[in-house]
Amino acid sequence: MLLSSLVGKTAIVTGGGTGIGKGITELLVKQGCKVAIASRSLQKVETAAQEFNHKYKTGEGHVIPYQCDIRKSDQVEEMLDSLTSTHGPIDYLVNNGGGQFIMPAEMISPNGWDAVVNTNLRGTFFLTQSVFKKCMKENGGSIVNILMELHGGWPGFAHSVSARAGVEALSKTLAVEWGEYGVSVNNVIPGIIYSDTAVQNYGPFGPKMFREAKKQVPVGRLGTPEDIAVAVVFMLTAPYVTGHSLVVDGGSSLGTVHWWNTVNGMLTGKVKPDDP
Ligand SMILES: CCCCCCCCCCC/C=C/C(=O)SCCNC(=O)CCNC(=O)[C@H](O)C(C)(C)COP(=O)(O)OP(=O)(O)OC[C@H]1O[C@@H](n2cnc3c(N)ncnc32)[C@H](O)[C@@H]1OP(=O)(O)O
Ligand SMILES: NC(=O)C1=CN([C@@H]2O[C@H](COP(=O)(O)OP(=O)(O)OC[C@H]3O[C@@H](n4cnc5c(N)ncnc54)[C@H](OP(=O)(O)O)[C@@H]3O)[C@@H](O)[C@H]2O)C=CC1
Repeated sequence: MLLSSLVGKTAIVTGGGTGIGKGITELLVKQGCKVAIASRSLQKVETAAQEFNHKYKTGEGHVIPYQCDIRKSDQVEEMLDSLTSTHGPIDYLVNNGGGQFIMPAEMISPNGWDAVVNTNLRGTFFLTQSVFKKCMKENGGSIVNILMELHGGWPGFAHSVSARAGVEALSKTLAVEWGEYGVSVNNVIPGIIYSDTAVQNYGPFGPKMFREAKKQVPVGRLGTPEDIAVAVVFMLTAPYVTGHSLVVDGGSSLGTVHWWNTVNGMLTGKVKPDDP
């Protein structure tokens, strides 16, 4: 089924060439959207664009790759000028590009802090501001920011959670400031989402970390980029929902799966009274 509101619309997905962003891009292009995907590596976005433009060549949607580091305002402006002059105003913006490296707070250097905060907070803000000024102030639109779970903090990710908490507050603020222009601003908060690129980012311990994380998920599996994509498309196409955060984590933030495993083990006889 095609969502008629998406056909012919123009979207930007940052980090759209890999992982979660690639899943979002595929769902949008399948629904007939023109999707600009932007990241630092031209090769990553070109490869994904070729794949989707071939796979969906008979549909109305297509993918346009851009080399763009969201921290660099000249690259952001160049991309927006090129995209809008060829494809018209931007209807949807998905701020997905970003991430971090894992490090105890006491060891994060000023450069490391700046690299992560400038990507996830500053880059997100100034791309969003430019899209609003160039397009959405006049034509309306929808913005979705991809965050990470914040309620329990994230040991090892002090720089990134600080930036994401900033974006969460930013989304609520912009939802109010830009509501009168027909612009909605929401957040999607992924749980642990498996993709080759996400796992690789954590080096040799990546596979073990993701395997361990699975034990915390009540639905019994890690999330997929497609799980996030459906939530993003919902947020993009629901203009009366604004200033909200949608958690997509298979129930892991409920935090009670260990308790249930113990209780269930007792009830089914798998856990014995004298087990350590
Ligand atoms: C029961 C257990 C459960 C545990 C479950 C855990 C599961 C894993 C986590 C799940 C959550 C997943 C969240 C995700 O976000 S997955 C996304 C994966 N992808 C990314 O994160 C991509 C991120 N990359 C970037 O955005 C950039 O590369 C980054 C901002 C990180 C860096 O920017 P840049 O490349 O421009 O940086 P520079 O090379 O210029 O370096 C600047 C300073 O930063 C330091 N740095 C950079 N990278 C690293 C690194 N990998 N390790 C350490 N330090 C790094 C660098 O040294 C510079 O600082 P100094 O000048 O002081 O040296
Ligand atoms: N996977 C997970 O479990 C979770 C992921 N997230 C968040 O979801 C988002 C996507 O992550 P995921 O798909 O898992 O991992 P990926 O590593 O596959 O995605 C990160 C993407 O961001 C792009 N990117 C990084 N820095 C920049 C920049 N300065 N300018 C433009 N693009 C940039 C990367 O492309 P390039 O390297 O070419 O620039 C890459 O495509 C990230 O913000 C991540 O932190 C949040 C919670 C959990």
